[in-house]
Parts: sequence; C-alpha cells; structure tokens
Amino acid sequence: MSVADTGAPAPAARLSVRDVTARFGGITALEDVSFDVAPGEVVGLIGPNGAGKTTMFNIICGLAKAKSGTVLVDGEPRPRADRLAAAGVARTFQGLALFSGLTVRQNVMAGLSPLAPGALTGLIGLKAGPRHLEDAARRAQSALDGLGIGDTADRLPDDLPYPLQKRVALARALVSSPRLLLLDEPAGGLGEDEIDELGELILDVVRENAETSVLFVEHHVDLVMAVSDRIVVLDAGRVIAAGTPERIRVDPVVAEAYLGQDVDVDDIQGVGR
Ligand SMILES: Nc1ncnc2c1ncn2[C@@H]1O[C@H](COP(=O)(O)OP(=O)(O)OP(=O)(O)O)[C@@H](O)[C@H]1O
Repeated sequence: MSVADTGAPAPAARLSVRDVTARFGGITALEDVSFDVAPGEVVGLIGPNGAGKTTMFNIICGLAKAKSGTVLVDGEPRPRADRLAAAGVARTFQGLALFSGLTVRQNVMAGLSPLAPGALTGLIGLKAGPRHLEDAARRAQSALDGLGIGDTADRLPDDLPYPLQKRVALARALVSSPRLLLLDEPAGGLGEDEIDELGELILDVVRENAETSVLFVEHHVDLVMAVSDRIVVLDAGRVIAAGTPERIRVDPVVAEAYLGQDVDVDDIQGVGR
C-alpha cells in the first residue's frame, strides 16, 4: 500500500533539493535542479566536467547562493555553513582542511564542535570542561578506530601519507554521527586499491548507522556505481538522469553526456565487468 493510500504524510527526505538555479554572471551553472536523498540512502552526484556538481555541493553546504530554489535538511531550511554540524550534517573537503598544528585526535575532536570544523573555529566550539574534552577524545578515538587508523591519533596529519590523511578527514566528519554526510570527491588522489577500501568504508558507515544518508560528488564513476543506491547525473546544469546504478549504466543519454570526457564510458556501462 502506498503512502498516498494510507493518507499518512510522506516521510521527510533527509535532503531535499528543489528547483535550484544558480548563475555566475551570464553562465547558468544549475537550472531547476531537484532531487532528494532519503534517510539511510547513498546518493552519488556525477556528471561530466562543468556539469554543476561543485556548485550544487557548495549550495547544499551553504558556501554558494542559489538564485532560486530551496535546500531542505530533514524538512527544515538548510542551516548556515558554520552551523551544519548542529543540524546533523557533516562534510569533507576536497583539500581535506586538516589543522596541521593539531594532532590527528584533536583534528577529529574538532568535528564535534557545533561550529564548522573546517573553518578557523577548530576546537573553539567544543565545551571546554575536562569531562567534555575527555568525552570528545574518546569519541574521536573510536571514530579513528572504526576507520582502522586508531594508532595515528597522537601524530600530526602532515606526517601521514595522503590516503591516511583522507581517513582522518572522514573520521572528523563521522565523529558527530551525522544524519547527512556530504563527501566532496572522496576518492580524489587515491589509488585503485584505496578507492576499493573507501567504498567499503562508505558502505560500513551506512550499515552501522541505518539512518545516516550520504551524498557524494565524485569523478570516479566506478566507485559511484559500486556504493550508490541511487545516482543523480548532471549535465550542463540540468539533471539528465536519476536512478539506480543499473539504470544509469544503460542510459544512452548518460553515455552521450560523457562522450569526449576523461571518464571512460566503459566505467559507466560496466563493460568488461
Ligand atoms: N566562480 C565561478 N565563476 C564563474 N563561473 C563558474 C564559477 N564556478 C563555476 N562556474 C561555471 O559553472 C559551471 C558549473 O561548474 P562546476 O564547477 O559546478 O561544475 P563541475 O561539475 O563541478 O565541474 P568539474 O567536474 O570540472 O569540477 C561551469 O560552466 C563553470 O565554468
């Protein structure tokens, strides 16, 4: 029986993007873009170069302004960029944005601040009592353990290889047990084996936190195909396809959009799998 049949209200999407249009001067970066991410769902946002992925991600995070349209988190207007954590939203940054003067554990503790952990605020937003700090340190350690890098807690991020730094950034996003996790090109700079491990980590996150939703922007189409419940494809600022990886794989409009791009169309269509 459908929701409409029962008369019950439809459950609020974790993330709802409605009719978002964004322009830079005369350039239309996004035109009437709408999609939802349901509780517990992993959604990949893909598209060829210049499709509007970064612009969409920045609008969702509050770092860019839409000309029109709305972004709702759990049915409420998306909070300001520096208040995302308080609203149960965590994000990673393409440039990682780790604090080089803080240990790995302290970096992850910063993810518990209600203020934006990637901004200058750092640990400032954490309640400073010893009990709160002890609790934050324990949670940070547990997040690091969960990603298999518990033994790096007392080191400085710059002393770690890049793939481990990426895990630290992921731990900082996960430490607050966000309801919505936004990942900005999480596979960037990783080798194939590391990308496979990342895929497993993303799947573990949603297995262990049934209510956590993930939206990620990614160039590595094979990772997106492997972990997404649904994929939204942008091209030239518009949604040209949305659906399961199986559907997107065989969608000729998607393959057409990627022709001439640096992504192997075989990756999308799964040829040779
Ligand atoms: N700050 C800006 N000023 C002017 N134009 C911009 C700006 N940011 C993005 N654009 C334009 O908006 C469009 C969408 O860009 P965006 O970076 O969002 O695409 P993308 O899908 O993330 O691309 P890529 O995969 O190459 O990173 C492009 O035409 C781009 O040139």
